Formats: sequence, structure tokens, C-alpha cells
Amino acid sequence: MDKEAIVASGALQGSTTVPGDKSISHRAVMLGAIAKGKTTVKGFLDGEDCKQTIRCFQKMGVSIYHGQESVTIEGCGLDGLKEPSEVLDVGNSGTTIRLMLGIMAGNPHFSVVSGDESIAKRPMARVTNPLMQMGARLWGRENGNRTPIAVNGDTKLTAIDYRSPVASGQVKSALLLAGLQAEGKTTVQEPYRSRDHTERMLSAFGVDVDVYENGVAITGGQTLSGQNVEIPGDISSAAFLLTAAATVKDSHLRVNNVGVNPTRTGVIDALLAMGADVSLQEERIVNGEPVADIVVKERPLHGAVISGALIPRLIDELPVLAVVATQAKGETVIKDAVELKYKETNRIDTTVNQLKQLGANIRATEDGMVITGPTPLTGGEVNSFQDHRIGMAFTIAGLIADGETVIHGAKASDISYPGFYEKLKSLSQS
Ligand SMILES: O=C(O)C1=C[C@@H](OP(=O)(O)O)[C@@H](O)[C@H](O)C1
Ligand SMILES: C=C(OP(=O)(O)O)C(=O)O
Repeated sequence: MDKEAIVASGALQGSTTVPGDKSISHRAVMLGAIAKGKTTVKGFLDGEDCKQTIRCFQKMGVSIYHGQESVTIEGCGLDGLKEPSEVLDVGNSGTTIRLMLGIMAGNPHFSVVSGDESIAKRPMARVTNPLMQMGARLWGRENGNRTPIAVNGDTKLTAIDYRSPVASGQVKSALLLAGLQAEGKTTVQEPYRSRDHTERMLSAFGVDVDVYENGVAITGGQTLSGQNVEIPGDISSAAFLLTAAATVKDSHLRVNNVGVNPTRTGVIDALLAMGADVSLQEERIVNGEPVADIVVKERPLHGAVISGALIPRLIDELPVLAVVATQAKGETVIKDAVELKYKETNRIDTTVNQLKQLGANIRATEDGMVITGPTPLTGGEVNSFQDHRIGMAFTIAGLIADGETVIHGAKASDISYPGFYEKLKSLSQS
């Protein structure tokens, strides 16, 4: 049976690393595939989502070699992708499907894109609508909002000025990738700035992208050239270790070589706002992305408000921050986070309902949750519901709780953090 039993096992100590960044790994494969020439990727995340991206591009005739040390992609240029003769299966990965739709929309082939049960419930209109405004021919259930989605890319796209209602790295990236193939200059504005790895990597591959406050612009017809890419550790994975060390008594942990792109470091800002002792050391730039070692020491925490522009900078870390908030003194309010409902699970429900079960004082709101602490947690049976972030967040809850916490569906962690359970065990003292 796919489950893990977690018991409190003492302070987290030492110096460690985490697997490569998921967002950057997806983009390295995609940009490598549509570039001319060879791309070599070091630090690629060997997780299920990113492997699915590799498989999709292999189905379009791209030669990709996934070795122990690196991934090598023989880029064939945007005009060199082949028509896939099978469905492009993205598995559980929202990033793969939404970014790939941007590529497929302007590529002169017929393709069908689909994924697992969770993907079938996630909204796709946020990308298919603006792509259709650019002239893309797309069909899907609920007028293009649900998978499977069929694309007939045999059409010329036209640039649009798009004001996105959501701050989403996936929407922005899909439109940049479609914009590369459109006539004219495509602009995307968003309510708050979302992760900017696509812009950074496009520049590294030789494409001009204009970046301004809460917006980006790209002119169609530019070509990419293959590059050597070095991917830092994923701050969204590091977040589980950092939050554990911030809450488990006497912990003192250093996580080396983590990507600290400012569009991703919301979890550090939230921990600081809660009074945590966290610092960045050895800050440097690797391949156009900021990287640092992160050091955290346990000390008493207090509640904070997590809202507004901070939300897109820590969206995937909110379930585990809710776990931390159960141990912080006073009220923590998470708001403006309605996007949590559209992830692998409805993360407001899966977080709130199960933390309540473990004894937390927590309630759901329309766009987030309110947690009052500190409350002792008591172990129990919880489920990942095949949502990797939920399974891992409740594993951290298990380290804080009295007694045993059983995580059903624990293997979901392989999606973004293979080796997560082994790593936690190696860092615990007893
Ligand atoms: O662009 C990306 O790589 C991602 C963007 C975010 O999703 P949204 O774009 O839906 O906010 C995030 O939740 C996801 O894990 C990865
Ligand atoms: C939401 C996530 O990923 P995706 O949208 O790529 O499925 C995540 O990793 O938490």
C-alpha cells in the first residue's frame, strides 16, 4: 500500500540540497526542443511531471537523452517539430499542458493534449481563450476549458495585447510561446508579477523579451539557439525542509544551491513575517537565475497576513505554510489565494479539512484560510489525494504532531520531489 507513517523524530540538522527546480526544468526541455542546435541541461528535476514533458516532446520527434548527469536535447527549431501520432499525455502536470498549448497553437500540426483525472478537472480556458483570440484553432470539453484538447495549428497567429485576470506563470508563458510564432508584438499584463523563468530563459536562448512592471512583450518570428542550462534547487521543494526546520524544536538547517528568483521567494518573506530566523547566504547568479544557500534556525513564530502580490510568489508553498501557522502564536490570514482551488486538488479544502482533523484551529474562507495558533497537533490518517504538495505538507505536520501520522498516497511526492522521505529521515536527529 502506498503510505508513509510519520512520527516526530527530533530536530532537523545539517547541510543539504534539494532536487532541481520543476518550473525551470520544464522550460529547459521545451525551449531546448524548439531551439536550433543542442541544449545540455544540468540539475534537471527527475520528477514525474518533468519526465512527462520529455515524453511529449519525444512524441513530436525531438531527440532527448535523459542521462544520470544531464539531459541532452537535439533542438529542431519551431518549424522542426513533427506531428504527434499519439495523444500528448501530460500526466499530472499543469505546467506541461498549458505551456505546450502555447507551442502547439502556432505549430502546423494536428495534436490532442490530455492528462490524468486531476488535469481533467483543471481550468484550461485561461490559456485556450487568449490563444483563440490570437487565431488558434482549439477544441475541448466545455468550449475548450477541459481536456482533452485538440489543436489544429495550421493557422497563422496574430499578436494580441492581453490583460490576464490571473497572475499565472503558466498563462504568461503559454502566450509568450504562442507570441513567438505570431505576427506582431504580443503583450501580456497581469495583476501581480508571476514567476519569470520563461522570460529569463528565452533571453538566454537569444530571444528579445521586453519586461516591464507586471507585463511582458515579445515579437514573433525570432529564433532560439540551444544553450547549456544549469538548474538550481527548487525553492518549492526546499520549502518543506525550511518550514520543518523553522518549527521543529532546536532545528538548524542549511539548504545549499537553491533558486532564489524574487518571483519565487515568497515563502522566505512569509517565514520572516512570522518571526522565523531565515537568511540567504552566498547569493550568486547562475545562468541568469539568482541562487543562494538558505539557513534556518528554529525559534518561536507568530501569525502574519499573507496576501496580495505575495501570493503568486509562494502559491505552491501555502499548504505547508498553513501547517507552520498552526504552531505560530496568534492569527495567520491567507487571502487573495483563490488560485489554490485550481491546483492538483482544491488546496483550500484538502489543507483545511485535514489540518482540522489533526486538531488545528483553522477555517476556510472564499479565497484562503484563517489559522489561529499555537495548537498541538495529534497524529491521524490523512491523504495526499494524489496531490504532491498536500502529501508533503502533511508529512511536515506529522513531524510536529503527537503520535503517528499516516500519509496515504505518499508516493505523489515523486511528482516534484523524488527522495523526499529518505531526505527527511537523513536530516532528523533520532
Ligand atoms: O509556471 C509554472 O511553472 C508554474 C506556475 C504556477 O501555476 P500558475 O501559473 O497556475 O499560477 C505554479 O503553481 C506551478 O506549480 C508551476
Ligand atoms: C500546481 C503545481 O504544478 P502544475 O500546475 O504544473 O501541475 C504544483 O507543482 O504545485
